[in-house]
Amino acid sequence: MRERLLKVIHSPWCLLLPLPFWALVVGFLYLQNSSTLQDAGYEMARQRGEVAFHLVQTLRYWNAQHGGVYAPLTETTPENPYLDIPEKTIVSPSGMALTKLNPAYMTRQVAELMRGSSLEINLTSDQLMNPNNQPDAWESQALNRLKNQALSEYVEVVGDRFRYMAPLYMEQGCMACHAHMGYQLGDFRGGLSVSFPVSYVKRLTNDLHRESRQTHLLAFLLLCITGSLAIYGLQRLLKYLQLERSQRESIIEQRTASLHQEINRHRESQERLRFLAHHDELTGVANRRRILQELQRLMLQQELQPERHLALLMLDIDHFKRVNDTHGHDVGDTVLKGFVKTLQHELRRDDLLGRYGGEEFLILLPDTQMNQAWQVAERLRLAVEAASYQHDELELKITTSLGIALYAVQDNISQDELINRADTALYQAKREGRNCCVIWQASASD
Ligand SMILES: Nc1nc2c(ncn2[C@@H]2O[C@H](COP(=O)(O)OP(=O)(O)OP(=O)(O)O)[C@@H](O)[C@H]2O)c(=O)[nH]1
Repeated sequence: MRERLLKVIHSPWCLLLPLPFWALVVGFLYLQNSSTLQDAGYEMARQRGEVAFHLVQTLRYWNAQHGGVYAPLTETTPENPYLDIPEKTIVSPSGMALTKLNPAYMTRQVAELMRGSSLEINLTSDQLMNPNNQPDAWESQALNRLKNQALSEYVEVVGDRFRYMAPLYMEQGCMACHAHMGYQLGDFRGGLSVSFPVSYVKRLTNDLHRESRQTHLLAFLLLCITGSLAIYGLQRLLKYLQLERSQRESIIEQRTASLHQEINRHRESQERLRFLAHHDELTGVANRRRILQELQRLMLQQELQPERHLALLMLDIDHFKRVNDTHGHDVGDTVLKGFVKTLQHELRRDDLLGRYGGEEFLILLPDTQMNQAWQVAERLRLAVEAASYQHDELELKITTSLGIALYAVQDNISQDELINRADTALYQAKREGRNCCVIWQASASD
């Protein structure tokens, strides 16, 4: 799992990871921002409608405050047929006919002037005096809502136009003309609607939208670059740490290996020491200490089991000094090792061969009687005589002499005495011309 994660982090594709991540985050923020901008545009449009409404309303109050205003009677400004008041039309001292414009007439004239421009207004009501002020479908619905739900305004986008309507209520100035319709002060009288193209709102927010797009795109690019750089830095750091780790591991491995070598060397030298404590270094057979220990053990064993027999052979190489003197000590060593191998080859598993000292060897033959011991000694002698030992180009032949002593409990002799008997027999064999076997006899020592 950890390896897979590291592989992913080190892949070059990992550098591109910030792209989808920041695309999602920045995209989400951009959409939110766009929605806020759209709301702001809508609010600006609403305020435009509200301002226009208040302007016309203020104009109407001004007119109402004056109880209507007079304007020259012309073709475009005829008498208001819906106005039933005295002095609706008067003549100035200079003879100019003047007709009265009440707030509604004035509003209608202003609306006419604004028709076709980017901002249109319309005065309408659910109880009309002037049928020309008939509300359209949207205005009817708006009037309904304003009246029934007592709304302060009603706003909606209808097709490609933004539409705004606010209510008009009966005020003191209106009563002169409308009291006869049954209205009282504060009653809902109608509404003034304002409309303009939606494109106006879009024009207002387009720049903001473009700026928002550019800002978000820039932020996206900067975040992607920063993110990729951060990942690149992380990759470098991880590589460095991995390198450090592998170097440390290889140092530990090296140290562990050398420690193992040291432990093995130590173990080998300990084994060697343990081996040398009981064996001869040159030939590998039991050393003097071990062979004497074993002889002691067998003699004790025999004391417990007197019916058993033990034979001891002492032997050495004939004229071995000559070998050393003629060919050198190394050749002498080779011959000694070969001599031991020849002997071992002829012995049983229970027999024990040991180096007693110099080129003298002892052989313990447990459970061996006189004639058997003789046979073994002869077999060994003949085997040595038949063998030859190679050292480089040199081939050497040797002979051996053997002394045989038998141990019987009833003799009541010590280990040293037993060894002496074998030594005496060996000495006798040397005297008899070497390359022969001699059994110790009481008379021989005399
Ligand atoms: N190369 C070698 N020679 C050894 C070793 N131990 C003893 N010797 C030699 O064995 C020789 C024994 O000589 P001697 O005691 O005179 O006996 P020998 O020459 O064998 O004559 P005999 O025993 O009378 O036949 C000496 O020259 C010792 O130096 C050894 O470990 N290696």
